[in-house]
Amino acid sequence: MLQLEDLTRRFGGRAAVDGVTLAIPDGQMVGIIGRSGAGKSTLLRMVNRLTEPTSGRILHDGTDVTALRRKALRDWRTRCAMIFQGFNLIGRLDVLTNVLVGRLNHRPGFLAALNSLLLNFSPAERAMALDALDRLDLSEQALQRAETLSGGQQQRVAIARALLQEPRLILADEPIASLDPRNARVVMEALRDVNRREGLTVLVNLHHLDTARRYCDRIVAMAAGRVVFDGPPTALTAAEVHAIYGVPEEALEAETPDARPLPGALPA
Ligand SMILES: Nc1ncnc2c1ncn2[C@@H]1O[C@H](COP(=O)(O)OP(=O)(O)OP(=O)(O)O)[C@@H](O)[C@H]1O
Repeated sequence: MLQLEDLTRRFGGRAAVDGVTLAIPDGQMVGIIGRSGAGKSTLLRMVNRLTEPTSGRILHDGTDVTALRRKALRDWRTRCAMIFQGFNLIGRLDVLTNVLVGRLNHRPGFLAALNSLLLNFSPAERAMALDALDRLDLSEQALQRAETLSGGQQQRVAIARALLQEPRLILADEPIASLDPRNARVVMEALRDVNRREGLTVLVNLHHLDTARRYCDRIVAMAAGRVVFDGPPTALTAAEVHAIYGVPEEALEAETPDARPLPGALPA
């Protein structure tokens, strides 16, 4: 269970996140929505302490994450893998090596640096990486340079790399913002699959309301740093959407990932 207690982050005089309290059970897929500047990224980045809270607490299974230092903090960051909008792969390296980079978090700093220079991974680690690529339907691309893949494939490589960290949580900060609808859909399905099969908690920031509705168990909406809605997708009524975004849903950009079946996909 991940608990955020009265979590606040100020930048100068302004609160980017303002007194957020949430309890997230293991294995839940939570979509965080809201207008630009609502505080979604800041909230996510506080969970793995990329951004330090100004006040409040983060607890995971009773451990005070906000108090962790040095090795304990590095271990926590390994346990909550982050996925970014821009994939953050090393374009000139092949896909398999990019995935193996996820293992480096499991080593002490010096060994990680040395091993990354030598790209030195054990057969067991390579098998783990190939397995992750296979699960994300990327086996055929394993030896291709990462920069030659489509955006959707690159984001799936980033998910495979995250899995190599053996995380408990996945924090995905607008993972589909730079993808076309079809690739967005493939990536959201991959995240959902990881959530279901591994029982990993997934917190995902999304601009697209329909995507949050379709893939998430729970939707948390933020406005001006505060939680203004927290519930299942079915409870997100037109009136709620209007209150969150300040405009009716019809006025929001058309943004839904393509609902058509993928080529070769079996009918539902
Ligand atoms: N490092 C920073 N320094 C100063 N202000 C910041 C910093 N990071 C975020 N902010 C401010 O905090 C507020 C919340 O930003 P945040 O990026 O968390 O929102 P968001 O909901 O993720 O927005 P978007 O959907 O556009 O990414 C904004 O007003 C932003 O300008």
